[in-house]
Amino acid sequence: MSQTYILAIDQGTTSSRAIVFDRQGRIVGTAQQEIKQYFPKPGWVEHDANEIWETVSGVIADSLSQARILPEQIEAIGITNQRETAVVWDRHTSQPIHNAIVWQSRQTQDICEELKRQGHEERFREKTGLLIDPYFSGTKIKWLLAHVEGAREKAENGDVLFGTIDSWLVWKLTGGKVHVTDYSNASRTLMYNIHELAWDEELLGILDIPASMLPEVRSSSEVYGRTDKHQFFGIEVPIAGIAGDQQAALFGQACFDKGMAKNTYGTGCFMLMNTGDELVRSEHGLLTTIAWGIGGRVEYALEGSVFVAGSAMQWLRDGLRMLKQTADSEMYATRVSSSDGVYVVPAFVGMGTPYWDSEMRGAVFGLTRGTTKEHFIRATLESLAYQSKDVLDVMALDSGLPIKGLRVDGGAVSNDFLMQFQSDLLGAEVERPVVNETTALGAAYLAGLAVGYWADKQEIADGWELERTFRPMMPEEERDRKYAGWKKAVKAAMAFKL
Ligand SMILES: Nc1ncnc2c1ncn2[C@@H]1O[C@H](COP(=O)(O)OP(=O)(O)O)[C@@H](O)[C@H]1O
Ligand SMILES: O=P(O)(O)OC[C@H](O)CO
Repeated sequence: MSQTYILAIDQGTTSSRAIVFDRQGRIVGTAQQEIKQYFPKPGWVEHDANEIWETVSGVIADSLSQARILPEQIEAIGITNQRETAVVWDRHTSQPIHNAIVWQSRQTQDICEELKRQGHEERFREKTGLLIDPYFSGTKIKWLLAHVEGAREKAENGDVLFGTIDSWLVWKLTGGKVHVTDYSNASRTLMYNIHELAWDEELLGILDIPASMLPEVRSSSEVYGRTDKHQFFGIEVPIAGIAGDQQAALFGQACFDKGMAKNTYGTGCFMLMNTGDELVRSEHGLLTTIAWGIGGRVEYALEGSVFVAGSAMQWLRDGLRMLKQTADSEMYATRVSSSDGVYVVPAFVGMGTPYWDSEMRGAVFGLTRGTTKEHFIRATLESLAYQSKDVLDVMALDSGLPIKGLRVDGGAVSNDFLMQFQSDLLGAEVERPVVNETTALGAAYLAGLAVGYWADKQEIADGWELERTFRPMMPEEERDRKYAGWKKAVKAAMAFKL
């Protein structure tokens, strides 16, 4: 029999990707298409769900032809997705009733303020592990039902369905037969009780969302259905894995033991720590979320978010025109031996964990007549590591678990200077894997486990391949002095409000 593969679909905020993996977890084919961003009003972000489906369809075909394999050689499909983004569609026509409302969108700010005024914050936090914030899906659905003509009535009659992007893609791939999501995605909706593992009637009541719209919540690794012949090259392939992208990356990094953590350095940074069976409540602004559910067992994670990370490099490139390409940041940073006391606080949209201050803005401290472009770039790069240390420190505090080193992925981890500085700052090892596409790999693993392509998590953990370990080299005293400077800079930036 010819060799078989697993296809991972990674539907992200800026693009749709499909990647074909072999049994060694190596990439044999890949394709990517950008998706259009709609900004109907300041702070609003929307996507066209039909375009999302078309790009996904397109990259599936392209990835197979790039891999030079036949659709019959795909044993199973795994899906991973930008989380929280909400789609509502007509169950009879499969047409979305409106653009998808993206996780970044602030259009439900007023709804959130009202819910807080009514004193619901603690109830939501206790049951869902989340904060009342426009980030999560629940208030986005409420907004759609209120603003799209006829939507509320259709919802009451059971004619429309809600889904995060994973649900929407499964619905399309199965030709409108299967309406499901997995634990990890459900745990980002603000409607799912992460203790009882059920949609929460009380919260649905508060949000006024009919339960009939909601997908069935299934495990992250099982066969949910098969592709419809008309949607997938005339054949029926099992769709066998689903996870939100940050949880999928945790899985792809084989962070299977309590205390293991990964940090993804993309546009922002998302750090997740596996807390096993334990549902840890944060006292320092972390979210409690479901990592995955497999074989009847759900595992939890603590999550911290940094809003501006790699995008600070894009700012140096596009805004300040200090760089031709973001990768040049490393060359400039290593031309000087330190940032010479300069601190850049890239709070362009406020700051997330652990500060949660949406009104603060960016700031630069410590400039002298001797400050050069090299110092400035180095200080901006260092801000990614400082922010990540802020998150990791509160994770250690909240979880009570010792940090067993940090596994890293995402676009900016190719920057060796940044990785070394991160390790210096944490006083811990930073591990970079061979395969950087850990999100897609995680989805592939989840699907592959369900169909027996991989035997178990142990096989996956054994297959995790280290590319390079960065070990702390900076004297402790120097590290503490630098980090104390960062804390002062953040404090001063917070104090400055016009
Ligand atoms: N060598 C580098 N040094 C620093 N930042 C980098 C480097 N290469 C890419 N980046 C940053 O990484 C980000 C892209 O990473 P990626 O994981 O593709 O992000 P996303 O999935 O959020 O789109 C960009 O913001 C870019 O500025
Ligand atoms: O699409 P990404 O990679 O920016 O990830 C988005 C996150 O899932 C949002 O919570």
